[in-house]
Amino acid sequence: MSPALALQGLTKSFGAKRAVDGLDLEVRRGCMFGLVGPNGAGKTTTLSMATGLLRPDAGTARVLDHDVWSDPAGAKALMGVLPDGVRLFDRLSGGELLHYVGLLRRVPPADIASRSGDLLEALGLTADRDTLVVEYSAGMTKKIGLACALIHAPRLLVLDEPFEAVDPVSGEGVRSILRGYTASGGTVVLSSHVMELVESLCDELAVVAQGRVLAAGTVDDVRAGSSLQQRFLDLVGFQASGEESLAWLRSSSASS
Ligand SMILES: Nc1ncnc2c1ncn2[C@@H]1O[C@H](COP(=O)(O)OP(=O)(O)OP(=O)(O)O)[C@@H](O)[C@H]1O
Repeated sequence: MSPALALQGLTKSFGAKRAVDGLDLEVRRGCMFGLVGPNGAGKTTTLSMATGLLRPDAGTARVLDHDVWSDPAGAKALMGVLPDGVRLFDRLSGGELLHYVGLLRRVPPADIASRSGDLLEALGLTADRDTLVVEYSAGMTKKIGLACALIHAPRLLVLDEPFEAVDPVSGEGVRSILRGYTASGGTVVLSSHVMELVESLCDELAVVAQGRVLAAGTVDDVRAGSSLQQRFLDLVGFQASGEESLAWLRSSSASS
């Protein structure tokens, strides 16, 4: 059975900066997969190339055996995407936006109505369905973006930082939606900086730095007996700054 997502040799440079450097990754169907890495590691660039938002310089991305770049319509029909810094039609209300995205995704109108109700309820947005998206908080915007990614019942969900700005109660709602989704055969690829979240939610993960995969596998394989946080720091090479660093910031060294 073909994987839900297969990336091979993905490469992207911005000028002299190689953001993604021959990256290979395979995500099996039904998996909750975490992509972690330090700031600037290439996560967003990778996910953008994997979902047809950014053309790679080299390499391929396949979604359930559809090539994202030679068969974009076939691949995109199977995917729900929550991009980083998503720009939504924010002069629509949350309910209108979901309806609009549902129509774009060719969901029958009766299904759009029932699915919208379910999604708004599950994400705690029912009371705000008639509020314009421009008036939503950052967390509410993230949640309506997630609802838009789900409305057509995709087989693969690609989520860039889905928990960023989402409060703990809503976060639990999002986890429960994602767990139910993978339990029924859907596949989730999500990026996050929060190791505890990836450790508790994901089945497998990849640690990326400087556009390359440093480690990949099940959570247990990657953490190798340590905590994921510690393993991540070991892999990306964290070094505590010395005594003299930022000395001027310490109040004890201030003259008044
Ligand atoms: N449009 C762009 N133009 C120029 N450089 C870019 C562009 N997009 C990304 N980069 C560079 O590519 C590298 C990878 O960026 P990317 O946004 O993919 O990292 P990331 O892992 O998602 O980071 P973060 O965790 O901070 O969101 C960075 O060095 C970034 O400065």
